[in-house]
Amino acid sequence: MAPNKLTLYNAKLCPYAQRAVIALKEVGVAYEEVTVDLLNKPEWYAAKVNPEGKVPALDVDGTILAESLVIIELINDLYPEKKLLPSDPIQKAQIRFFIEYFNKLWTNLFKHITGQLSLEDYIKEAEPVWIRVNELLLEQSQTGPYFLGDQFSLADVALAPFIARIRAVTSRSEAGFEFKAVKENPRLAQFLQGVLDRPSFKESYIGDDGFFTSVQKKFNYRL
Ligand SMILES: N[C@@H](CCC(=O)N[C@@H](CS)C(=O)NCC(=O)O)C(=O)O
Repeated sequence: MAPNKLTLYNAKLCPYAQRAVIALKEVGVAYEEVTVDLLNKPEWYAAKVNPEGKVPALDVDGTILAESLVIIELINDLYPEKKLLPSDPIQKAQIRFFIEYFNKLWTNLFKHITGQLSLEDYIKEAEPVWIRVNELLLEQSQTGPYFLGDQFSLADVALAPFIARIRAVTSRSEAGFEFKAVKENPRLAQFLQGVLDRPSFKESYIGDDGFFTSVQKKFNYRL
């Protein structure tokens, strides 16, 4: 049964928390939002909400859940009519695998942001990963824009916040992503643009400038 009250603990700068916002917007449910200032985190947050001190957390009628991937699957399970996850077990597993695989592109970007990897090396290491991402997209559907084709799913929900931040760091011009693999593979390029054009993503993104300001403050990152 659908819950009476949902409260999301959110920080706009956090890509994991943005996953939860996108999923909530996609199912179209009303929810309350509590903003947690991660640069000056209040003590009550770990004590009362999430002992790990991380966002997102979702309070569902008094039960609090953490971890973005757990939360977005829960949102799908609470509102299954929106079909953010297909019913086919294989396709569900493929979505989970795609999200897991894509993580390489984010963990390395994080290394770059925290000064452990140059932008040049990041781009070099990312190229073969993008090639595999393109293969996984084509295996799933020859046409886009989304992972499943024209059906928006948790694969797109989970990756959109990270795709945006990768684009912010690696786009040097109007031409967009500085990856050869993206320029040469239309299905991949269409997927990346498709998730970034989705209204639920656009309405919840902090914006490139906001993202740069937050990583500058937190990690002293300079482009
Ligand atoms: N695995 C977690 C990661 C969440 C996470 O790392 N959140 C960060 C912000 S992006 C956080 O709250 N960090 C605690 C802090 O900055 O104090 C998830 O998927 O929800």
